[in-house]
Amino acid sequence: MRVDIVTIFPQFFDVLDISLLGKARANGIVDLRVHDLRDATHDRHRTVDDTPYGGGAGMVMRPEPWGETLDGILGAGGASVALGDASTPGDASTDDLASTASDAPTACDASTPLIVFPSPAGNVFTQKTARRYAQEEHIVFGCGRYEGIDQRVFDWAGTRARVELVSLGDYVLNGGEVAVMAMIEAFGRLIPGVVGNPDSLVEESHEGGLLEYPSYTKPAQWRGYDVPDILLSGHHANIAKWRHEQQVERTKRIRPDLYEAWAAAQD
Ligand SMILES: N#Cc1c(-c2ccc3ccn(Cc4cccnc4)c3c2)n[nH]c1N
Repeated sequence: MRVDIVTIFPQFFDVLDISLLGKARANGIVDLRVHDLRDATHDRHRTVDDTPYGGGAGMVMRPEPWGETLDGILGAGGASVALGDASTPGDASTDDLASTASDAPTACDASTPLIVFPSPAGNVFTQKTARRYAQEEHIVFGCGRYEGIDQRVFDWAGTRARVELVSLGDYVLNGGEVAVMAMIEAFGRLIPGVVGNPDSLVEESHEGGLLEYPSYTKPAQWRGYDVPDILLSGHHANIAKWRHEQQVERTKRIRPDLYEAWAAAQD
């Protein structure tokens, strides 16, 4: 898998070299490339932003550096344009993915790169999104800053590749970098070969729609707290049953929304 990240803070992603992804990069499983948006500016101050048309507070990211940088990543000719419906079912909601694009056609051929722009106005990123991204051959992440990126970048990019606006959640960040870091960790660990023991991925929170069961390790007694006897019984079938019951109880108590969806899927 190839991953490109466009940002004005390229050093932000240096940490990816020490994480699991660092090993995946070294092993050639992931080809990660970070691009400084300012390298596509041509003025003395390397300007990437300007005042918003129509007035208002803050600054907007200029389209030219984005177009030049994305041209370099996608190739001058860019992906073949398979004009299609701009809306593609999201993972957490049914809003269309390029909802910010006016009516620009969207290259919807799965062989074209996927361009992901973190945005407060995006579809919420979920484990389902992470599983989908882990299957992609080439993802480009566009990290906005200031009050966001000129809308025409999304509109134009949608004619060259599949475009998704994705949000980490309903709170406001200062830019897309933290969101991209979280998304890369979430889907990166699902790529075969990145995590040592793939079995460890199966019973995690959100895999299968339930939260994970509580975990314990030695010592058996600690500050007056004992490990549940069932876990010391060696009876694997009973342990598995208890763990599933814990998952259901926890999900119902902590995330009734997830529990309702899970229960409906059991019928
Ligand atoms: N993913 C995600 C996000 C973001 C986010 C993502 C990209 C940018 C680029 C600029 N800002 C600041 C900004 C602030 C307010 C309005 N518009 C823009 C971003 C916030 N905020 N919250 C999330 N869950």
